[in-house]
Amino acid sequence: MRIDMSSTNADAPAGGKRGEVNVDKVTCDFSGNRVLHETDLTVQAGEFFTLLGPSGSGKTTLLRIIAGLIDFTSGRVSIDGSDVTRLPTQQRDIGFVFQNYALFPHLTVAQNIAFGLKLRKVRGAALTKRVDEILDLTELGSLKDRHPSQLSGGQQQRVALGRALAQRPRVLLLDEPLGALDRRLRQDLGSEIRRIQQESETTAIYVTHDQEEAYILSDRMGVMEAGFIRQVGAPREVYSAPTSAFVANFLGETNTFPGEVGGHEAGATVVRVGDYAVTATGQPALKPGELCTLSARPEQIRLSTGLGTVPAGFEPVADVTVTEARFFGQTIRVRLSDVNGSYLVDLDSSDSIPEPGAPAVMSIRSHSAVVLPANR
Ligand SMILES: Nc1ncnc2c1ncn2[C@@H]1O[C@H](COP(=O)(O)OP(=O)(O)OP(=O)(O)O)[C@@H](O)[C@H]1O
Repeated sequence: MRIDMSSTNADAPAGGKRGEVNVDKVTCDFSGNRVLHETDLTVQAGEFFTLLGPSGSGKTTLLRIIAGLIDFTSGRVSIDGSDVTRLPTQQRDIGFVFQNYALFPHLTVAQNIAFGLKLRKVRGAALTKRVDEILDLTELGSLKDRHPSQLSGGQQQRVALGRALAQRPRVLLLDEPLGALDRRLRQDLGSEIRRIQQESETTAIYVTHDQEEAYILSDRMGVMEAGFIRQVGAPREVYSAPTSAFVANFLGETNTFPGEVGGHEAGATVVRVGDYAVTATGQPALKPGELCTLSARPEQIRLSTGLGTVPAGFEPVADVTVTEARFFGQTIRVRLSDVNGSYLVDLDSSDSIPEPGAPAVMSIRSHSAVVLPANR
C-alpha cells in the first residue's frame, strides 16, 4: 500500500523526497560537562538511520537537539536545507515516538490518531480518510474503538507510531520505542516499524542501545561513544569493518590480537602476530613496524589440532588452549586462551566438542580480520 503523501505540511523540496537532516558541528554542554562534541551527521531523505551506543553516550541528547527540545552550545541543525536551529519544535514538522507510549487514556485508538490532525484543523472527510489510512498502515483497524488500557504494549506502541505519522511529518524521531517490550515483541514490532517507515517514505532517526535492533531496522547507523559519533555506515559495513576497538567490541563479540604491521600488499595489510603473519584489511596508513591490533569475529576463526590441519583459505594466528566449550544449539561456543588473553570461537554444531585443556591452533579467514590502531 502506498500512502498519499500530498500534504498541507511542508512539501518535498523540488525534485526530491522530504526529510533530509543535517547536523553541523553541534556541541552540547550540560552544567559544564560536554556531552556532544562538534557532531556532524547527515541523514538522507527517506532513510532509516539509527543512533546506537551505550547508556550516556549522547544519543537522546542528539535526537532532542534535532527535535528542538534542547538548547545547545553551538552548531546548526537543518531540515531539507533550511536552518531550523532557532525554529520551535512544533514548527519543525517532526513526529515523535518515545519508550512510554504517552497515549491519551480517555481517547480511543482512532481518536488518539485523530488528535493532532484536529489541532491542525483537519476536519470532516479529510480527517476520516487520513485516520483510516493510518489504521490500515498500522493494522489497527479492528482495534480502533478500544481505549489504550485495553491494548497490549505492542499495540499501544503502534498507536503511538500511527499518531506520530498522521500529520505526515518530514522526520520521525524514535527514542527506544521498543524498550518496554519483551524480546519477541521487540523483533516483531521492529519489523513493523521498518515496514511502516518504508511505506510512508518518512525519514526515521531511531535511538537504541541494542545492536540487533539497529541491524534489523537501519539503512545506516552511527555508533556513539562519550559524545562522539565514532563510525557511520550500513550495519554490515560497520560490523565487518570497524575502525576502532570500541566499535568492534560494541557491535558484537570480537577477538583481538596484539600485532605489528609487516607491510601492505595488493590493498591488504600483513600483520605479524608472534611468529605468524595474517593478511587483513584496514589502516593502509600504518607503516611497517608500527604496533596495531588485529580484530576478528568468532565466526571468522577456525580451530585445528595442528599447523598441518589449518583449513585452506585460513591463516594461523595463535597457539592456544581450550578453556571451555559449550553447546548452544546452532553453534558450539569455545573459549580459549594464551599469554595475550582470552578468545571466543563459534564452531558448527555438527563439529566435535573440544575438551578443556586441549591445545589448538586458531586461524583466521584470509582478508577477513580488521587492523585497528594499537590501543584504540
Ligand atoms: N538535562 C541534563 N542535565 C545534565 N546532564 C544531562 C542531562 N541530560 C543528559 N545529561 C547527560 O548527558 C549525557 C548523555 O545523555 P543521553 O541521555 O543523551 O545519553 P544516551 O546515550 O541517550 O543514554 P541512554 O541510553 O541511557 O538514554 C549523560 O552523561 C547524561 O547524564
